[in-house]
Formats: sequence, structure tokens, C-alpha cells
Amino acid sequence: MYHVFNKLKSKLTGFKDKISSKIDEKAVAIEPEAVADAPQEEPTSSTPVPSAQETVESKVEEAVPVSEPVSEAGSVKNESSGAKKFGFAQKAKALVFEREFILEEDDLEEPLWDLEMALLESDIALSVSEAIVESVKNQLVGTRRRIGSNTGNIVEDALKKAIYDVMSANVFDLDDYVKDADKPVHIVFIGINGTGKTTSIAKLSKRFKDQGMSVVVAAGDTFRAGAIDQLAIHADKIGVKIIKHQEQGDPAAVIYDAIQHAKANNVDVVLSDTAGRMHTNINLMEQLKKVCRVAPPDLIIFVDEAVAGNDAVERAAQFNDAVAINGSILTKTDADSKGGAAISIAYITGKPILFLGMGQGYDDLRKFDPKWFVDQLFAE
Ligand SMILES: Nc1nc2c(ncn2[C@@H]2O[C@H](COP(=O)(O)OP(=O)(O)OP(=O)(O)O)[C@@H](O)[C@H]2O)c(=O)[nH]1
Repeated sequence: MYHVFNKLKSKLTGFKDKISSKIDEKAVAIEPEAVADAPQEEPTSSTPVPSAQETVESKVEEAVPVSEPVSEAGSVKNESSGAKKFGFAQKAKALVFEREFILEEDDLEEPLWDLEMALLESDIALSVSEAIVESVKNQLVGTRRRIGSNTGNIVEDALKKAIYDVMSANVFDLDDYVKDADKPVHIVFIGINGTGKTTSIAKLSKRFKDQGMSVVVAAGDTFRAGAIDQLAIHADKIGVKIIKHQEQGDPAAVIYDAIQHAKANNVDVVLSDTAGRMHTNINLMEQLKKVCRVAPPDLIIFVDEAVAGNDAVERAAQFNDAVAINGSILTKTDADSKGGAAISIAYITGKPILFLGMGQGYDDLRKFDPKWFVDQLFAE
């Protein structure tokens, strides 16, 4: 089992348990009355107990809140308390004949507050936490909960859908893209110092080589002493060609040469390293723009480390504003138990997370799949 993000995982389980027991308390309070009044019929094969998914989806269209204005956008507005209320007749019908009750906003207020705190403590950005809480609320409020059905599943499905929705921004498959695009495909990697750009380039070089493609790496980090040698060592170990100039040389010239080399030799992929920089460093940002002019990339990938949490999310947003990234790689997830950056980056930038770095080995790179990630968060 995948052990990273354990802290986030335990917080989500805590929320699920808390809200489930709160709902169960309500069910217990209601049940004697319902049992006493209800016709003595158990659900039969013609009235099957809905699955958790069906229950969540059977939100309240049938049990439309009574005497509430509906906004132009179609969402239900509430004048006073902000909570959805359900008419006596609907409640009575649900309770007596169907042995169900309806979840109301009041039932969820405290657990949802706890959920928001737990998400923030897990380094999930504020706007993302709010979006998740809102989604969970919208899915659960008004759910007709059949007494005796599994509350935990209903809550888990709502959480999974909320997290999946914020993570699955503009998903695209880098392997497929590279396979189908005109060659050479040029990818530039950007980010701040020491987050794992060079290592990620090495990992991707191996990945593409293993897929039968030819790769050249461009030593565009001419700024940091030792960066060229570091990339050269990786290139040598993996068995791919490196194009390099002197330290302090012009990165745009190195990367241009790498592309010319690729064109002349039918190389499939050019992966360009760049010096780590803050988006606030005007000279280095101008240099990056020059690289993009002289040797236009097909894709720009932002690299940052999961352990940086909200700082990584901020930087992703800032780099995206400066040069319009196509996606991100989140490294060092093997050292991060919080998981917030992974959830936030795609939502904040509107660009997908493409890979997770999960260690220092060349194969420690996992293609990011939001569904897999969400399933891991709730795996036993
Ligand atoms: N545990 C772990 N370490 C990683 C991962 N990715 C990179 N590292 C380590 O992080 C350190 C920095 O990685 P680099 O690839 O040199 O980072 P960089 O962004 O190229 O740094 P600059 O060249 O300074 O811009 C190295 O020691 C890597 O081995 C990862 O997914 N997990």
C-alpha cells in the first residue's frame, strides 16, 4: 500500500467517522417513532435499498424543500438561516412509509467545520478547502438516508467526489501526447532551486527511452555551479545524449543547439533543464522568456516539492501567471504525509499534475491519476 499522505488520510477517516456517528445518532432518535408508525414492511426486491452512490445521487429533487425561493441559477436560496428545511409532509412520508430521513444542513455544520480545519491543517489551500467542503455539503444536504443503510459509504462517496473534482483539472496524458506529437517534442522544466527538476528530467528521460524513444537533454542550468555536471552524470547513467555549454553561458543558446541536434538526428524528445529561479527574479524570468522565444517549447512543466505545501501551491500559481505552464510534477511525495499540495496545485493553476516523484531512483516516478490518488486516500 502507498503510505504517503497518511496524515491527510487519517484526517479524512476521522471526518467520515464523526459525521457517520452524528448521522447515526439522528437515525436512532428517529427510528422508534418511524418503526411504531410505519406499516410493518421491510424493503423487498421491488423496493431495493439504494447503493451509497444512488443515495448520494438521489438528492432532493423528489423531496424538494418546501416554500423556498429558487435562484435564477437554479440553486436553492434560503432567506433566514441558510439551511435547507424540508416540509413536515415530506419528512413524515419519508419517515413513516420509506423509513428514511433527510439530512439537513444543521446536521452537518459542525462536522463540516471540522473537515475544513482538517483540510487546512493538511496544507490544502484555503480556496481549495472551501471548494471541497461546499461540494461535500451540496452532495449530502438533502440526501434521503434510509435507516439502516451504510452512512459511512455515503460520506466517503461525497468526499471522494469532492476531492476528485478539484484535482482533475484538464487532465492530459504526457506519454500519449509525446507519442502522437510532431517530433522533436520540446519540454522545458521550470521551478525554484533544489525541488527536483534535474532528477525529474532524468526520470522522464529513462521513461521515454524505455518506451523506445530517443532523448536528448539540454543543460540549460548554466547558472548554478555543478548543475551541468549533475545532469551529465544522469545522462551518462541512463544512456541519453546531453548538449551542454560552459557555465554562465546563455541557456537559450544551449537549448537551441539541443533542438538543432534533435532535428538533425531525428531525436524524438528534447528535455531542457533551466536554472532554479523565483518568479520575482526579473533577470532570470526574462532569461526564461528568451529561452521560450529562441527555442519555443511544446510544453512547459513546473516542478516543485510536495513537502513545501502551500508555498509550492503559491509558486505554481505565480509561475503559471508568468509563463503559462502546461502541467506540474510534484516531487518528494515519499517525504510528505500531508498531501495538501497535491490536492491544491491542479485546482489553483487549472493545469494537471502529471507525475509524482516518489524517491531518488530513476523509476520512482508515478504517473498521476486523480482517481488512483483519491482511492488511496480511502484505502483500508
Ligand atoms: N526523496 C526524494 N528526493 C528527491 C525526489 N526528487 C528529487 N529528489 C532529491 O532532491 C534533491 C534536489 O534535486 P535536483 O534534481 O538536483 O533539484 P533541482 O530542482 O534540479 O535543483 P537546482 O539544480 O538547484 O535547480 C536531490 O538530492 C534529489 O535526489 C523525490 O521524488 N523524492
